[in-house]
Amino acid sequence: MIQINQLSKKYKGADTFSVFELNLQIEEGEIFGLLGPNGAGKTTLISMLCSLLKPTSGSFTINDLNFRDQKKQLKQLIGIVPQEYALYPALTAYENLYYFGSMYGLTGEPLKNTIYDHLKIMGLSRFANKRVANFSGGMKRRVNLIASILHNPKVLFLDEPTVGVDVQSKNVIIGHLEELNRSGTTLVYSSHHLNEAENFCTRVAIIDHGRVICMGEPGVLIANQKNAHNLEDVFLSKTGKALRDHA
Ligand SMILES: Nc1ncnc2c1ncn2[C@@H]1O[C@H](COP(=O)(O)OP(=O)(O)OP(=O)(O)O)[C@@H](O)[C@H]1O
Repeated sequence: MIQINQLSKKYKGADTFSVFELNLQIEEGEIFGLLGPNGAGKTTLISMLCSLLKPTSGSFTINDLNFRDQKKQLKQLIGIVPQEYALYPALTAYENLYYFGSMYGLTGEPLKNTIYDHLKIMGLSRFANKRVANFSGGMKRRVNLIASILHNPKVLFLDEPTVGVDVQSKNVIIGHLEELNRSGTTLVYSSHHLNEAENFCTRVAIIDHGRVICMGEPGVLIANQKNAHNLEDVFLSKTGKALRDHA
Protein backbone atom coordinates (compact mmCIF):
# COMPACT_ATOMS: atom_id res chain seq x y z
CA MET A 1 0.00 0.00 0.00
CA ILE A 2 2.92 2.39 0.69
CA GLN A 3 5.69 1.75 -1.79
CA ILE A 4 8.84 3.85 -1.43
CA ASN A 5 11.49 3.63 -4.15
CA GLN A 6 15.00 5.08 -3.88
CA LEU A 7 13.67 8.14 -2.04
CA SER A 8 16.28 10.82 -1.24
CA LYS A 9 16.30 14.27 0.30
CA LYS A 10 19.18 16.72 0.44
CA TYR A 11 18.21 20.05 2.03
CA LYS A 12 19.29 23.23 0.26
CA GLY A 13 22.82 24.12 1.29
CA ALA A 14 23.39 20.79 3.10
CA ASP A 15 26.53 18.71 2.44
CA THR A 16 24.87 15.35 2.99
CA PHE A 17 21.59 13.61 2.27
CA SER A 18 19.09 13.46 5.16
CA VAL A 19 17.32 10.53 3.47
CA PHE A 20 19.31 8.50 0.97
CA GLU A 21 17.98 6.09 -1.64
CA LEU A 22 15.52 4.66 0.84
CA ASN A 23 13.33 1.70 -0.14
CA LEU A 24 10.43 0.53 1.96
CA GLN A 25 7.13 -1.25 1.57
CA ILE A 26 4.42 -0.88 4.20
CA GLU A 27 1.34 -3.09 3.95
CA GLU A 28 -2.27 -2.11 4.54
CA GLY A 29 -3.30 -2.53 8.20
CA GLU A 30 0.21 -2.37 9.62
CA ILE A 31 1.41 -0.35 12.58
CA PHE A 32 4.82 0.48 11.23
CA GLY A 33 7.48 2.08 13.43
CA LEU A 34 10.23 4.37 12.16
CA LEU A 35 12.98 4.32 14.75
CA GLY A 36 16.38 5.97 14.75
CA PRO A 37 18.72 8.29 16.66
CA ASN A 38 18.33 12.09 16.57
CA GLY A 39 18.94 13.35 13.05
CA ALA A 40 18.47 9.90 11.44
CA GLY A 41 15.95 11.25 8.92
CA LYS A 42 12.61 10.11 10.37
CA THR A 43 10.87 13.51 10.23
CA THR A 44 12.30 14.20 6.78
CA LEU A 45 10.94 10.89 5.51
CA ILE A 46 7.49 11.43 7.07
CA SER A 47 7.37 15.00 5.71
CA MET A 48 8.01 13.74 2.18
CA LEU A 49 5.37 11.00 2.50
CA CYS A 50 2.86 13.66 3.65
CA SER A 51 3.75 15.93 0.69
CA LEU A 52 5.03 18.61 3.05
CA LEU A 53 8.53 18.32 1.63
CA LYS A 54 9.64 17.75 -1.96
CA PRO A 55 11.96 14.77 -2.49
CA THR A 56 15.29 15.43 -4.19
CA SER A 57 14.90 12.17 -6.10
CA GLY A 58 13.09 8.86 -6.01
CA SER A 59 9.36 8.22 -5.76
CA PHE A 60 6.58 6.75 -3.67
CA THR A 61 2.95 5.72 -3.99
CA ILE A 62 0.24 5.38 -1.36
CA ASN A 63 -2.68 3.14 -2.40
CA ASP A 64 -1.28 3.33 -5.93
CA LEU A 65 -1.58 7.13 -5.92
CA ASN A 66 1.55 8.81 -7.16
CA PHE A 67 2.97 11.70 -5.13
CA ARG A 68 3.76 13.77 -8.22
CA ASP A 69 0.52 13.64 -10.26
CA GLN A 70 -2.11 12.74 -7.65
CA LYS A 71 -1.09 14.88 -4.71
CA LYS A 72 -4.62 16.18 -4.05
CA GLN A 73 -6.25 12.73 -3.83
CA LEU A 74 -3.28 11.50 -1.83
CA LYS A 75 -3.72 14.26 0.77
CA GLN A 76 -7.37 13.24 1.30
CA LEU A 77 -6.24 9.70 2.00
CA ILE A 78 -3.78 10.53 4.75
CA GLY A 79 -3.69 12.16 8.16
CA ILE A 80 -0.66 13.83 9.74
CA VAL A 81 0.12 14.16 13.43
CA PRO A 82 3.10 16.52 13.47
CA GLN A 83 5.80 16.61 16.13
CA GLU A 84 4.98 20.25 16.94
CA TYR A 85 1.46 21.14 18.07
CA ALA A 86 -0.51 22.39 15.08
CA LEU A 87 -3.11 24.12 17.21
CA TYR A 88 -4.34 27.69 17.72
CA PRO A 89 -3.82 28.45 21.42
CA ALA A 90 -6.39 31.28 21.51
CA LEU A 91 -9.17 28.98 20.24
CA THR A 92 -11.02 26.36 22.27
CA ALA A 93 -10.51 22.63 21.64
CA TYR A 94 -13.84 22.49 19.82
CA GLU A 95 -13.05 25.57 17.68
CA ASN A 96 -9.64 24.15 16.75
CA LEU A 97 -11.17 20.82 15.76
CA TYR A 98 -14.00 22.43 13.81
CA TYR A 99 -11.41 24.44 11.87
CA PHE A 100 -9.30 21.35 11.05
CA GLY A 101 -12.37 19.27 10.15
CA SER A 102 -13.63 21.96 7.77
CA MET A 103 -10.26 21.94 6.00
CA TYR A 104 -11.13 18.38 4.94
CA GLY A 105 -14.56 19.44 3.72
CA LEU A 106 -16.48 18.30 6.81
CA THR A 107 -19.25 20.58 8.09
CA GLY A 108 -22.37 20.89 10.27
CA GLU A 109 -23.84 18.20 12.50
CA PRO A 110 -21.69 15.31 11.19
CA LEU A 111 -18.51 17.24 12.01
CA LYS A 112 -19.86 18.36 15.38
CA ASN A 113 -20.80 14.78 16.31
CA THR A 114 -17.43 13.39 15.20
CA ILE A 115 -15.61 16.03 17.25
CA TYR A 116 -17.62 15.25 20.38
CA ASP A 117 -17.17 11.49 19.89
CA HIS A 118 -13.38 11.85 19.68
CA LEU A 119 -13.22 14.29 22.59
CA LYS A 120 -15.13 11.76 24.69
CA ILE A 121 -12.82 8.85 23.77
CA MET A 122 -9.82 11.04 24.58
CA GLY A 123 -11.25 12.07 27.96
CA LEU A 124 -11.60 15.71 26.90
CA SER A 125 -15.38 16.25 26.77
CA ARG A 126 -15.44 18.67 29.67
CA PHE A 127 -12.64 20.75 28.14
CA ALA A 128 -14.32 21.16 24.72
CA ASN A 129 -15.00 24.85 25.28
CA LYS A 130 -11.75 25.73 27.05
CA ARG A 131 -8.91 27.54 25.32
CA VAL A 132 -6.07 25.25 24.23
CA ALA A 133 -3.51 27.75 25.60
CA ASN A 134 -4.30 26.51 29.11
CA PHE A 135 -4.04 22.78 28.28
CA SER A 136 -1.29 20.50 29.58
CA GLY A 137 1.15 18.87 27.11
CA GLY A 138 -0.81 15.60 27.25
CA MET A 139 -4.11 17.35 26.52
CA LYS A 140 -2.60 19.25 23.57
CA ARG A 141 -1.19 15.99 22.17
CA ARG A 142 -4.64 14.41 22.35
CA VAL A 143 -6.31 17.37 20.59
CA ASN A 144 -3.49 17.32 18.02
CA LEU A 145 -4.26 13.67 17.33
CA ILE A 146 -8.02 14.23 16.99
CA ALA A 147 -7.38 17.08 14.52
CA SER A 148 -5.63 14.65 12.19
CA ILE A 149 -8.22 11.85 12.23
CA LEU A 150 -11.57 13.66 11.89
CA HIS A 151 -11.69 12.83 8.16
CA ASN A 152 -11.08 9.13 8.86
CA PRO A 153 -7.80 8.75 6.94
CA LYS A 154 -6.73 5.41 5.44
CA VAL A 155 -3.13 6.07 6.47
CA LEU A 156 -2.07 8.06 9.50
CA PHE A 157 1.48 9.39 9.85
CA LEU A 158 2.53 10.24 13.40
CA ASP A 159 5.78 11.99 14.29
CA GLU A 160 6.50 11.17 17.95
CA PRO A 161 2.86 11.32 19.09
CA THR A 162 3.62 10.52 22.72
CA VAL A 163 6.63 12.76 23.31
CA GLY A 164 6.43 14.72 26.56
CA VAL A 165 3.16 13.20 27.81
CA ASP A 166 2.48 11.38 31.08
CA VAL A 167 1.75 7.65 31.22
CA GLN A 168 -2.00 8.25 31.55
CA SER A 169 -2.20 10.36 28.37
CA LYS A 170 0.15 7.98 26.57
CA ASN A 171 -2.12 5.02 27.35
CA VAL A 172 -5.19 6.87 26.06
CA ILE A 173 -3.35 7.92 22.87
CA ILE A 174 -1.95 4.43 22.18
CA GLY A 175 -5.31 2.82 23.01
CA HIS A 176 -7.11 5.09 20.56
CA LEU A 177 -4.51 4.47 17.86
CA GLU A 178 -4.90 0.70 18.30
CA GLU A 179 -8.66 1.12 17.96
CA LEU A 180 -8.21 3.17 14.77
CA ASN A 181 -5.89 0.46 13.43
CA ARG A 182 -8.45 -2.25 14.20
CA SER A 183 -11.03 -0.30 12.22
CA GLY A 184 -8.75 -0.20 9.17
CA THR A 185 -6.29 2.69 9.45
CA THR A 186 -2.66 1.94 8.62
CA LEU A 187 -0.31 3.68 11.07
CA VAL A 188 3.21 4.87 10.34
CA TYR A 189 4.77 6.25 13.46
CA SER A 190 8.15 7.59 14.56
CA SER A 191 9.28 7.39 18.14
CA HIS A 192 12.20 7.30 20.54
CA HIS A 193 10.16 5.19 22.97
CA LEU A 194 11.54 1.78 22.07
CA ASN A 195 9.57 -0.10 24.68
CA GLU A 196 6.37 1.47 23.37
CA ALA A 197 7.32 0.61 19.77
CA GLU A 198 8.19 -2.97 20.73
CA ASN A 199 4.68 -3.53 22.06
CA PHE A 200 2.77 -1.36 19.61
CA CYS A 201 4.28 -2.01 16.17
CA THR A 202 3.71 -4.93 13.81
CA ARG A 203 7.03 -4.08 12.14
CA VAL A 204 9.74 -1.49 12.62
CA ALA A 205 12.54 -0.04 10.50
CA ILE A 206 15.64 1.27 12.24
CA ILE A 207 16.92 4.23 10.26
CA ASP A 208 20.36 5.81 10.55
CA HIS A 209 22.02 8.44 8.37
CA GLY A 210 18.95 8.44 6.13
CA ARG A 211 19.08 4.72 5.36
CA VAL A 212 17.15 1.69 6.59
CA ILE A 213 19.71 -0.40 8.45
CA CYS A 214 17.41 -3.06 9.84
CA MET A 215 13.74 -3.97 9.48
CA GLY A 216 11.27 -6.57 10.71
CA GLU A 217 8.87 -7.64 13.45
CA PRO A 218 10.16 -6.51 16.86
CA GLY A 219 10.13 -10.07 18.26
CA VAL A 220 12.07 -11.44 15.28
CA LEU A 221 14.67 -8.65 15.41
CA ILE A 222 15.23 -9.32 19.12
CA ALA A 223 15.49 -13.09 18.60
CA ASN A 224 18.00 -12.63 15.77
CA GLN A 225 20.27 -10.19 17.60
CA LYS A 226 22.89 -11.85 19.82
CA ASN A 227 22.46 -10.99 23.53
CA ALA A 228 19.43 -8.77 22.84
CA HIS A 229 16.59 -8.88 25.36
CA ASN A 230 14.51 -6.07 23.92
CA LEU A 231 14.28 -3.62 21.03
CA GLU A 232 16.57 -1.14 22.78
CA ASP A 233 19.36 -3.75 22.77
CA VAL A 234 18.82 -4.27 19.03
CA PHE A 235 18.74 -0.52 18.45
CA LEU A 236 22.03 0.07 20.29
CA SER A 237 23.71 -2.85 18.54
CA LYS A 238 22.72 -1.46 15.15
CA THR A 239 23.26 2.26 15.72
CA GLY A 240 26.06 2.29 18.32
CA LYS A 241 26.40 4.25 21.55
CA ALA A 242 27.97 7.44 20.19
CA LEU A 243 26.05 10.68 20.79
CA ARG A 244 24.46 12.28 17.72
CA ASP A 245 24.90 15.94 18.67
CA HIS A 246 24.84 18.40 15.80
CA ALA A 247 24.18 22.13 15.34
N1 LIG B 1 15.12 22.26 7.23
C1 LIG B 1 16.31 21.65 7.27
N2 LIG B 1 17.39 22.18 6.65
C2 LIG B 1 18.59 21.56 6.67
N3 LIG B 1 18.82 20.38 7.31
C3 LIG B 1 17.78 19.83 7.95
C4 LIG B 1 16.48 20.42 7.97
N4 LIG B 1 15.65 19.62 8.68
C5 LIG B 1 16.41 18.56 9.09
N5 LIG B 1 17.68 18.70 8.65
C6 LIG B 1 18.76 17.74 8.86
O1 LIG B 1 18.39 16.50 8.30
C7 LIG B 1 18.84 15.42 9.11
C8 LIG B 1 17.64 14.55 9.48
O2 LIG B 1 16.80 15.31 10.32
P1 LIG B 1 15.38 14.78 10.79
O3 LIG B 1 14.72 15.88 11.56
O4 LIG B 1 14.68 14.22 9.62
O5 LIG B 1 15.81 13.60 11.77
P2 LIG B 1 14.95 12.82 12.86
O6 LIG B 1 15.33 11.39 12.71
O7 LIG B 1 13.52 13.15 12.72
O8 LIG B 1 15.54 13.40 14.20
P3 LIG B 1 14.84 13.63 15.65
O9 LIG B 1 14.72 12.27 16.25
O10 LIG B 1 15.85 14.47 16.36
O11 LIG B 1 13.52 14.32 15.43
C9 LIG B 1 19.56 16.05 10.31
O12 LIG B 1 20.93 16.06 10.05
C10 LIG B 1 19.01 17.47 10.34
O13 LIG B 1 19.95 18.36 10.88
